[in-house]
Amino acid sequence: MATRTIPSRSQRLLLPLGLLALSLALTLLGILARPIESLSLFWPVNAILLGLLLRQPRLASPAGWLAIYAGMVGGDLLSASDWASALWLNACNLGLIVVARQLLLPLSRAQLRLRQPGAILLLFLACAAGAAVAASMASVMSVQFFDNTTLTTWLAWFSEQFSTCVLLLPVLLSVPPPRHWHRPRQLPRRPMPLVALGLALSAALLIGGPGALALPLPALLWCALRYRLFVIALLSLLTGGAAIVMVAANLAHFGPLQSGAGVDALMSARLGIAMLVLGPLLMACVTAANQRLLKRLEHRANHDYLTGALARSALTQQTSDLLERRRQHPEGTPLALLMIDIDHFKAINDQHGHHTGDRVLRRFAQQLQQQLRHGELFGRLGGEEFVVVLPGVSAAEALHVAERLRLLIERLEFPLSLGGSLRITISIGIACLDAGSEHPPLEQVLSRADGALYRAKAQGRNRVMAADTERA
Ligand SMILES: Nc1nc2c(ncn2[C@@H]2O[C@H](COP(=O)(O)OP(=O)(O)OP(=O)(O)O)[C@@H](O)[C@H]2O)c(=O)[nH]1
Repeated sequence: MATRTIPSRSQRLLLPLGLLALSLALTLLGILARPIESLSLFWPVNAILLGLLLRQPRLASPAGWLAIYAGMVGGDLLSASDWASALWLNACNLGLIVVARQLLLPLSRAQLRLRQPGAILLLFLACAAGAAVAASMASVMSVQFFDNTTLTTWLAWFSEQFSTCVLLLPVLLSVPPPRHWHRPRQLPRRPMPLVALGLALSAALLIGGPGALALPLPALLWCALRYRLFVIALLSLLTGGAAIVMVAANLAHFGPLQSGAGVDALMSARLGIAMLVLGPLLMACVTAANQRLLKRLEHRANHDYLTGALARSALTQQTSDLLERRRQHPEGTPLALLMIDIDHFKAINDQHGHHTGDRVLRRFAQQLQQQLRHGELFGRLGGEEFVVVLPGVSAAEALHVAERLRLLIERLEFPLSLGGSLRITISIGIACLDAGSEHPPLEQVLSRADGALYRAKAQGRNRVMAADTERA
């Protein structure tokens, strides 16, 4: 049964306090990015809090909402806003978060982590809807607070809120959990798309004009083919942010910003940038989905569906590869192959049914697999016959390992669905290749192990036989 963590008393107090501090700090950050007498260049508080509430739904308690609103209003008041505008304009900000969150809430966890391409489109729609609501609320009071026409206010709010959400949210939703942060990523190993992106941004700066906004697109698409979604989201944010700053600071000759037409240029650039990043994000998402699918297919093709052990073809291939590597090694390392067969397995099927037989096979394989080290192979040849390949293991060590496996299985209880349990035994035939010894083909190694297994069965089962020495 799924368990729900109930927050402790101190958590119930600390979480809203944390939200209050965060929304206050982010509001002040947005205010710092506000050119005099103008709408802020970036207003990240809405997108960041939206992302946080989507990733941590338990934060969206009544106290949490209140804390967010109080933090926003507090931040605005600290910047010398009056009470009326602070209360109303932050209600607009809250409107965006509420609407976009409501629209995204029905998505599954995988969709919210942007693991399905359709989720990117839904994210864009939710951001657009949230930004439209915030813009509509703000434009109602446009004359009082902005000294602008309703339409100008609406467009300014919508373009800023939509572009900021579209640039920031994918980063927040796709950021890997902290336990994965230590892993080295592909980025440094394949730097060319990143270099291309840097060059494209420089070219955009040099060439200038509205068309320059689209210059980074091919490089971003290339990045999307090579890097993970989170990296693409981050690169899109940086590219989009850089483009917005270029337009706002008129670094790329987009025209004067102070005039009405200038303001329109920034709005238009924001909308264009928001649409521009949709392609790379979608492509990264589709590429990741395809890679996951390929991995699943590969796993299905290479593993036995019932036991999860390597399928016969994959086992043969991987063991042949090990033998080939051994052949190329000047000193030649030892290698042991254990052929394992469950004793009287037919009787289990006959007495307890095929279903119980399947469960026994599954648990047996699970137990065996847990005993193996990295680089050792475990595969199912067919029926109740399995193979373990131990590279670098000598004949004496292989006998020891086989005996340990035999004892483990002999002592194991297999519970029956109708109560009670059963026990099984196994017979093992071993073929060993000593260090620097001959290099027989796989068929010959298998045949030696099979011969030893046959003798183990003939001598009463539940025993280990080695092909070369015939030891038991
Ligand atoms: N439940 C189940 N049974 C299987 C599966 N594959 C093969 N078997 C059964 O495994 C049994 C193997 O029987 P035998 O080859 O006679 O071997 P055994 O009864 O283990 O006897 P020994 O090997 O001589 O000890 C057959 O009854 C097969 O039907 C499977 O995937 N699931």
